[in-house]
Amino acid sequence: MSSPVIVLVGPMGVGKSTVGRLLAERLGTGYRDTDDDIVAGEGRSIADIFVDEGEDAFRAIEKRAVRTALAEHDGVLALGGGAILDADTRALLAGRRVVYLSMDVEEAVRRTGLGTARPLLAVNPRKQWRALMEARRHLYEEVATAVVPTDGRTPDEVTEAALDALELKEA
Ligand SMILES: Nc1ncnc2c1ncn2[C@@H]1O[C@H](COP(=O)(O)OP(=O)(O)OP(=O)(O)O)[C@@H](O)[C@H]1O
Ligand SMILES: O=C(O)C1=C[C@@H](O)[C@@H](O)[C@H](O)C1
Ligand SMILES: [Mg+2]
Repeated sequence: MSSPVIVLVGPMGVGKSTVGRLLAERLGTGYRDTDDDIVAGEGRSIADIFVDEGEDAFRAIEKRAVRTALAEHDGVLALGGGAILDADTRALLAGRRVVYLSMDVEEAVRRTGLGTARPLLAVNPRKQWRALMEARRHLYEEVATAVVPTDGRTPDEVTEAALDALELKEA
């Protein structure tokens, strides 16, 4: 059974995909993203799953996708922004190298914009983002081995900071 070398968690748009790919390159390994697994497995977008079946159904699909990816993937794995809401998922993360990429609300609005691809931020993104973080910040911190702030840092700088925080050597 495999285990990811790094698991990335954090809110929508914080840079999990961007930094995840850079980390994978630096470590000479693969990158995987549970949101992409869900879209591929379901054959429709995450926004469509939310609209068609609602958030609870999406969370059930996500929980299975995370469990599978944690068991199969040995590279860098990024989880969807809300995956840590599930207590079983948080328990599965115990003892693994988990990096929480963080940012403040203004950076979040800059990075996610006002697009509809992120259903949870579709209406009043600034207020929604604050509310999501109130509910989730402690959960991200609970599962994290290292917290890496991304505000004012380039993706390369974030990557470097994550490798330093985990004391990981490159391939
Ligand atoms: N350190 C950074 N500084 C500035 N912009 C960044 C940084 N990291 C990522 N970005 C930009 O922010 C946006 C979101 O990044 P990315 O898609 O990697 O985030 P994410 O956490 O994977 O988001 P999600 O999975 O919710 O779509 C992209 O436009 C990306 O180019
Ligand atoms: O923060 C969240 O709840 C989400 C984040 C995205 O990665 C997707 O998993 C989905 O849009 C829900
Ligand atoms: Mg992503």
